[in-house]
Amino acid sequence: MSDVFHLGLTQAMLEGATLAIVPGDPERVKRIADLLEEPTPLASTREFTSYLGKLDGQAIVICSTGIGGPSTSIAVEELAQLGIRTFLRIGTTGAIQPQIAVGSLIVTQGSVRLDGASYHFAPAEYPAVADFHCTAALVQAAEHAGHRPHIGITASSDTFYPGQERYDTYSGKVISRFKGSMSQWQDLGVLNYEMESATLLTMCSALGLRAGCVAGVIVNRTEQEIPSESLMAKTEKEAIQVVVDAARILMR
Ligand SMILES: O=P(O)(O)O[C@H]1O[C@H](CO)[C@@H](O)[C@H]1O
Ligand SMILES: O=c1cc[nH]c(=O)[nH]1
Repeated sequence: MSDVFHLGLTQAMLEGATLAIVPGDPERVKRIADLLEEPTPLASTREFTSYLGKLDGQAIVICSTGIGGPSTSIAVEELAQLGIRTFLRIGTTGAIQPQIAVGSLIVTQGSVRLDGASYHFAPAEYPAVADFHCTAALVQAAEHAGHRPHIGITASSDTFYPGQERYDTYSGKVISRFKGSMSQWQDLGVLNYEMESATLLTMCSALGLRAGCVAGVIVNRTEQEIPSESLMAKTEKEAIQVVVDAARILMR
């Protein structure tokens, strides 16, 4: 019997864990758990796959959010009900600044709220900002592993296609709100596009939870659209190692 509506989890299953690593992709969950001690599958419902593991003997949860704000808000809410207080997102992303190399890492300090779900937690004037200690841990972990992560602002959109101003689609249509938006974000120094951080960061600060976000760059929108499979796997692996090391720093 689950203690929460969607995740298929009980508080007892989490063994007192207070930190969760939250990728978008359910398939990424096991790849993260494999870096932990005693990786144990917990549940798999809809887009929410979860594992328990240990880091230096302390319980830690890995749970996928699925794509986008609505499912992210469910995962975060239900994990918080079960005792999680710190959330580290590890995602993939499309860079929009020409100097950001495919294969590099981006740590999000704050997000442009191109989602809908974050507005259910706080009004438009409220920023989507990462927790300072989560960001510091992600940067420290990345630098320790020899990366030079890009640190800054992410545009976080509900849609992969129009909200990220993609024209190579079935219809080729982008509504006026988003026409020219990519060059506007570039001009404002925004680093990248992804789809969950606006909801995650807004709801976590609004609810008194901590959150941070790291993502591996799998495309650069100023160069190419289709990611290379081998580069995607390598980038994801490096971002996973960074998020696990950041969790270890935060749990010390
Ligand atoms: O790799 P994940 O964590 O799913 O993140 C990115 O990939 C998905 C889009 O392909 C969106 O969820 C986006 O935020
Ligand atoms: O371009 C991209 C790549 C990954 N994820 C996104 O949301 N956008």
